[in-house]
Amino acid sequence: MKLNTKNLKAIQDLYPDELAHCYGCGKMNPNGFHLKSYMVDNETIAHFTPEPKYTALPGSVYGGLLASILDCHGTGSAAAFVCENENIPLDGSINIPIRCVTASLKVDFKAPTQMGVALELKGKLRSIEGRKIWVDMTLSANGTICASGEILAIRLKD
Ligand SMILES: CCCCCCCC/C=C\CCCCCCCC(=O)SCCNC(=O)CCNC(=O)[C@H](O)C(C)(C)COP(=O)(O)OP(=O)(O)OC[C@H]1O[C@@H](n2cnc3c(N)ncnc32)[C@H](O)[C@@H]1OP(=O)(O)O
Repeated sequence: MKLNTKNLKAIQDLYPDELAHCYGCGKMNPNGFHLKSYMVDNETIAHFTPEPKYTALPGSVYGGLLASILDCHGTGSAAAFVCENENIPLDGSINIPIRCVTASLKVDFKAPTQMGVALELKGKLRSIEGRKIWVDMTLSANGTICASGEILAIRLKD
């Protein structure tokens, strides 16, 4: 699915500049992946097309790269779900005040991930318990789920 992001703000672009140096998703990191995740109808979605240098076997994407983008999609999603839960706007009117880091990340690799196509990552909130946020994720290529992930993100204390 091609996502029209014209009227949407990427969650990671709502992190304040001083906390936006993450290699996977920080807008301030000139060498990073700049993953951008969006909240659409109570789920999060991101697209990313890996460069051929991230090859595993010829024609397929290296699993470590897939884990990296799931990691950043997961923490961004966790922050966004907390914002939704607390009626904090994600429209870019403010930088989001919620900071989440990864405590645990599990990835299941289900099928080789085709190189050269836009990968689609989706995140759904499983639960929020205090500072613990669980998000379930999928990563698809050409409509085939190639990996699934679950993340436990922890909301940092103020
Ligand atoms: C990393 C430094 C961050 C600095 C601040 C930056 C601001 C962030 C701003 C914008 C974010 C954008 C960046 C995106 C990042 C992309 C994703 C990454 O690569 S993140 C990097 C990799 N992750 C880490 O390096 C975490 C290292 N771990 C820690 O710092 C701590 O362990 C932390 C914060 C996760 C928890 O420490 P506690 O002292 O705040 O809290 P406790 O009490 O230990 O845990 C809270 C609850 O979570 C459970 N918990 C913690 N870790 C768990 C685990 N591995 N599995 C299961 N439960 C766990 C505990 O049992 C506890 O549960 P009960 O409240 O008692 O029910």
